[in-house]
Amino acid sequence: MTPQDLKNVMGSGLLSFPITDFDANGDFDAKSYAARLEWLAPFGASALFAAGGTGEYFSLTAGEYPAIIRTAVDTCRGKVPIIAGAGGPTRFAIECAQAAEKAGAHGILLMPHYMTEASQEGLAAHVEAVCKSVDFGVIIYNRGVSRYTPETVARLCERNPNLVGFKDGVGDIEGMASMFLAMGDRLAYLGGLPTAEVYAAAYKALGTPVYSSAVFNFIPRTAMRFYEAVKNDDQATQHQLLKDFFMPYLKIRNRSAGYAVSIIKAGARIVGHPAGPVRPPLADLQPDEVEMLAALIRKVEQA
Ligand SMILES: O=C([O-])C(=O)C[C@H](O)[C@@H](O)C(=O)[O-]
Repeated sequence: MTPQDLKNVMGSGLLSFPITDFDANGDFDAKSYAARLEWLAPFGASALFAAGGTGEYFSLTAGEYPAIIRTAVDTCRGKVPIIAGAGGPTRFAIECAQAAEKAGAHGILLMPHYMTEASQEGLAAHVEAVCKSVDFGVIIYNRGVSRYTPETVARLCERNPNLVGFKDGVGDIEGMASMFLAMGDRLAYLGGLPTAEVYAAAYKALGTPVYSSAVFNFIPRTAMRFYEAVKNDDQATQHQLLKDFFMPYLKIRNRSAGYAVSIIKAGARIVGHPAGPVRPPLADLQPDEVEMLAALIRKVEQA
């Protein structure tokens, strides 16, 4: 897939980030992961991000990463494109990006580097080194310590034709509007804040209607229904689902830092597609929180 094809895919519909399956010992479980992707692939996401944020990229080892991407590519071949997460230190991000390209992924999402603050020059050097290390398309992820100004992104785009996408996980309306108005259709844009549905209508109004859904992992039909409602400006359906599901869901998610990912694994377990525990530093939901989530899922799935 060319970088331009990746950009077109990114602009064409709902995207999602599958969770990564671990067994009882906490090791990657390829069989369970493949079964998950087989289950999710037909629901209509336009691409799936393997080993992304919700896929606990930040907790994976260099040794297990290639197998995760290979499993995703092999399982989804001919069904749905796979974009691989990559990130952390520049050299590690390059190793992952090249392993993903070798495994047949269709592009990468370049997630934040590790820990330290960085200048715009430093960020640009990091992104450029990764872009130049591969031929396929690169999407940068605006989040945490990796926050890009439109000037930095414009410079990067001039020098790196394979930089084709910008995913936002910050939620700064001024920043997103500035980026979109400066870069226009040079990039594809993805709303990717934790629980992106809550921001979807506002991002659409800005001119960036595509987002990624983490809840797609356990309520894929409802996630697609919400996406269609956003696409068609069907506010009644959006508001109903926000009231019935997403707002009470946020109350559970907000009980602990890191629950944006843990709650997705809990949801998958509830609907009969368990992926094992989250890895530290994340923590799994408490039993009463799982009960609350199960009640919410019942409500929305019966509708
Ligand atoms: O890696 C990530 O940031 C994500 O997993 C993005 C999520 O899909 C986010 O958009 C969400 O929680 O809906």
